[in-house]
Amino acid sequence: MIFVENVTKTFSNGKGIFDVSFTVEEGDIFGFLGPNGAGKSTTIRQLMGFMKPDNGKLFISKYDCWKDTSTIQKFVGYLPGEIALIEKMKGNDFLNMLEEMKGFRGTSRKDALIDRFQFDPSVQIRKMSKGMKQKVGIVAAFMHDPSLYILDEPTSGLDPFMQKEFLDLLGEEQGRGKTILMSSHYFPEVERTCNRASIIKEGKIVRTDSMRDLRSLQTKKIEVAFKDEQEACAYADHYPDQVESRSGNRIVIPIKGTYEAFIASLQGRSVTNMEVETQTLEEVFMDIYDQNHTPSDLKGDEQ
Ligand SMILES: Nc1ncnc2c1ncn2[C@@H]1O[C@H](COP(=O)(O)OP(=O)(O)OP(=O)(O)O)[C@@H](O)[C@H]1O
Repeated sequence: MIFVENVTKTFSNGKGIFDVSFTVEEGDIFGFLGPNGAGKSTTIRQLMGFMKPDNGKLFISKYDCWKDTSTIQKFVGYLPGEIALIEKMKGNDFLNMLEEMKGFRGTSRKDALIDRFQFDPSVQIRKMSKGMKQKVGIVAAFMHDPSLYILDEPTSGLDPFMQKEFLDLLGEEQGRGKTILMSSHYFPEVERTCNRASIIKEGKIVRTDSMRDLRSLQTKKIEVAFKDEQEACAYADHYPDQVESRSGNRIVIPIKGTYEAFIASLQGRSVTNMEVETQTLEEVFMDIYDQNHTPSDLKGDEQ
């Protein structure tokens, strides 16, 4: 449904995105994950036709994102990263104006969304908090029941309760066959919500995979307790490259992929207990980043 092919956009300061390619299939919730300044919004703005790529192509269905901008802007539910609302308008006047502009009337869905996100749309936008403005933006993106959503950091500014409500809504929309591209710099959100993701770093795609495949990159640390210390030492001496550490009768072995060799190595040994600790997906992503330079820009990155 979304095709981004070898797209480069270089700003005068040398920043931008470089040879970015990925595809979002119909029915995906696709995560576009990267730290601040990675190039998420630059890519999304080109998808919405606000910016022309220097090189490469962006298509949504059969529409060219640069040439068919007005068609795309009509049917896509778009939530910008920095919402520009008309400050002197009231929330509901602003939403009504968008309805007029887009040529639709969807009052019941709009009202249900306002109810769900619990805000007073009669307040002047100027007097709204950041979170309230974000809610107006969410209603604006969702009220016309589009088949495709492009959402730039959609949970930013929402409290944890509203973030959950929003992520639940995304799940429901996917259940209704909708396609969603959402950018985020917050790993657990993508892990919980998306079925595929691209990781972008310094303007370049580091990896695109299904969440299932990303999960298969998880290292499991298995702590094995042997009958006694002597048995643990014998094992550690026999498999020095596999054993990460030993303490008394316990050893720790990191495993990625299948367990066959590990299980075979325990044959004939007296094991009294085993515990498995699985890397979080966030740690998997950090490993991927590590393989593509030091993630200095990610350290201390919090939502
Ligand atoms: N109009 C512009 N002129 C010059 N540089 C720009 C412009 N827009 C973006 N950049 C730079 O391009 C890089 C990518 O920015 P972008 O806004 O796409 O990142 P992002 O991943 O969306 O980050 P964030 O999570 O902070 O929103 C950054 O280094 C940014 O400073």
